[in-house]
Amino acid sequence: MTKSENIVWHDSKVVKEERQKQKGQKSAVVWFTGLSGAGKSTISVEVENELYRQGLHTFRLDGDNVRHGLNNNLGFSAEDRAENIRRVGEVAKLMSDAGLLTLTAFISPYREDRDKVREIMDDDEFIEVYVACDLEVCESRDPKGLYQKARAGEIKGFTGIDDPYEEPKNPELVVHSDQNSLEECVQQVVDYLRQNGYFEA
Ligand SMILES: Nc1ncnc2c1ncn2[C@@H]1O[C@H](COP(=O)(O)OS(=O)(=O)O)[C@@H](OP(=O)(O)O)[C@H]1O
Ligand SMILES: Nc1ncnc2c1ncn2[C@@H]1O[C@H](COP(=O)(O)OP(=O)(O)O)[C@@H](O)[C@H]1O
Repeated sequence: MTKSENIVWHDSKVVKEERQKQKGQKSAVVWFTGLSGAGKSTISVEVENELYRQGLHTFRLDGDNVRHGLNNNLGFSAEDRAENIRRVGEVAKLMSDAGLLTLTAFISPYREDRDKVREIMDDDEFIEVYVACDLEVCESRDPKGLYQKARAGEIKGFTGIDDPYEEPKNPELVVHSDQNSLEECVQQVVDYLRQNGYFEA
């Protein structure tokens, strides 16, 4: 729902299909979701690097980074997380409209919020990648020391500890970062994109 009235869509002469053709790829939003420490950032960085080195046009949006700027007025309540994901979904859609292979790394713990992002995209444009990892493993990794703080009660409402994470029901892809190496997880994502025609090798 938009608050403003009397606004009319203005089309460009250059259409999305032309932008994709110019870049030699099919644009998409590769949406990584999973617990903190599951590996969303690490895997998405490596996937982007691999795609870029193959001459593809990419961009990456990451929770920690976006919360420093665009979403620096949002916290971690369910409402703020929903707004975080809504805005990121809209930005990712714009990037995909621009013809880019866009990768996002957000916990995005609520199924409804992720599904709303899927709904604003074209068919095959939204690729949900569940980075599955046991909470115990995430906690033992604790790359930022946040689980320790959450267990000590210094962070309230931490996902997986005292805040929910709703697993995707029908993601396009699941990578198990607690069973497979980083290289294997990255390869799975790159293979999915190639095999589904987002780019040609
Ligand atoms: N309460 C709480 N719960 C979860 N995460 C927290 C919290 N407070 C701070 N952080 C840090 O913020 C990162 C998650 O931001 P996101 O924008 O991805 O979260 S969300 O999608 O809106 O749920 C998350 O980053 P990742 O560890 O990379 O997932 C944490 O570093
Ligand atoms: N198979 C794997 N895939 C991704 N990360 C892994 C894997 N195995 C171990 N790790 C480590 O787990 C941590 C994941 O942290 P990070 O990428 O910040 O997670 P997230 O973005 O989901 O919070 C990193 O320290 C990374 O080196």
